[in-house]
Amino acid sequence: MLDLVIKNSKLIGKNGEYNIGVDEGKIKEITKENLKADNVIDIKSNYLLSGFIDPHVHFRDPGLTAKENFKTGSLAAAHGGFATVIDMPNTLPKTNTYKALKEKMDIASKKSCVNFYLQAGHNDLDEMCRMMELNPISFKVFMDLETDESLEEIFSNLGQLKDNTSYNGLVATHCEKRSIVSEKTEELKDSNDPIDYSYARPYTSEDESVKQTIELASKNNLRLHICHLSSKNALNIARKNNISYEFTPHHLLLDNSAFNTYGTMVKTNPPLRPEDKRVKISDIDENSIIGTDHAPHTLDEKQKGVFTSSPGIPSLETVVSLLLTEVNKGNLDLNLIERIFSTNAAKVFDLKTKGEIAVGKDADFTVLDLNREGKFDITTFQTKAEYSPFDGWEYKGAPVMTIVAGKVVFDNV
Ligand SMILES: NC(=O)N[C@@H](CC(=O)O)C(=O)O
Ligand SMILES: [Zn+2]
Ligand SMILES: [Zn+2]
Repeated sequence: MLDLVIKNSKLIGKNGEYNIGVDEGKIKEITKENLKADNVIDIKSNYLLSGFIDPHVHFRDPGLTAKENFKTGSLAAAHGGFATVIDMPNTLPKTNTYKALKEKMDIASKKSCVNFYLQAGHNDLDEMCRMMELNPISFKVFMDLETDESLEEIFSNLGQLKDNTSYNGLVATHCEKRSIVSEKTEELKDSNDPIDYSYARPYTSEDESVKQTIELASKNNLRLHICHLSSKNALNIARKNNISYEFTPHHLLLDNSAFNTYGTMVKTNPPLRPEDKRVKISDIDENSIIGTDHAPHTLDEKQKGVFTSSPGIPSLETVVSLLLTEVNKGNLDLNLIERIFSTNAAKVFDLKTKGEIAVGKDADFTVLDLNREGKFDITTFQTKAEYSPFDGWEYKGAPVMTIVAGKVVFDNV
């Protein structure tokens, strides 16, 4: 007897309704026939998609848990329709030692209600070899924190790591060129106008950093993935070089004039771009990946000055409804949704058992109700964050159930 059957499911790109048989956390059957199981979930003709994956979250655990932790962050992920998250290494301590990586794995194993993978920070070659015993899903480089010299050494070490261990060579990068950011920030440091933050870290710094990271990755035979791509020019460079990348919802839906409405609440790195320089919903194609860069801070940290407020926007609980609203407006093809939220990230991050509803794959699912209307209310969110530029926005379309390895972690069908 099957553990579970999910019945009356619409599948993207297929006609009619399907019943999905699940056993021991794996998909066993996909059929229009009736199935018997110990548990039956009727999703009432809503859409069943392969469990969404967010490759870019900051759950702040350990060390920064006033902002978020793995329990609140993973509940926010489940509530937002995500079955899997990939967490970033800029916690305290940095996740760039065997000890720190092991500690975070133990914390997440205890607290996370969704699947999690961890990106590692770079370190000297010996320490990175030790970390490989714990199999981080990739290494992360914050280009905005490095000099040209330190970047040469980091990428060379990663290249040697790939030659000498099982490391697959995947490196995710935050692309802003430190020298341009320092120079422009110096010029604007006395400004009290939040929009100047977008000129202190101009789109040219992202364009130059993307070019530089492509050269460094190619020279060291590494596979590059670009985080929170926000500049239109940089997108064209990435596409020309066949480099995978992520879009955040804030860069896709807001331009830097949002600073005039939301002030430092929309301060984030890279910053929101001028309207004519930014990526847009219409730039999403079959290779795009949505990575929210869910980066919560406390209200107090967000309400300091233009250059002293903390950069980062929490987006796990708004991104799916924001993009489904674009589908309902006719600005985004429904057939891209499973690819940009699940399939493409599974491919880039080598999650071979995820990203598709097929026999043998993990029983991770996201259920979407394309007609569910509502208005975002931050006071109902699971994240610790108490701010979002999207608070109060109306939406049409929402995640209504999240299933992880055959277990329901969020149900609002
Ligand atoms: N994106 C941000 O503005 N902030 C991120 C760091 C990062 O992703 O660069 C954070 O961890 O707060
Ligand atoms: Zn970043
Ligand atoms: Zn980030």
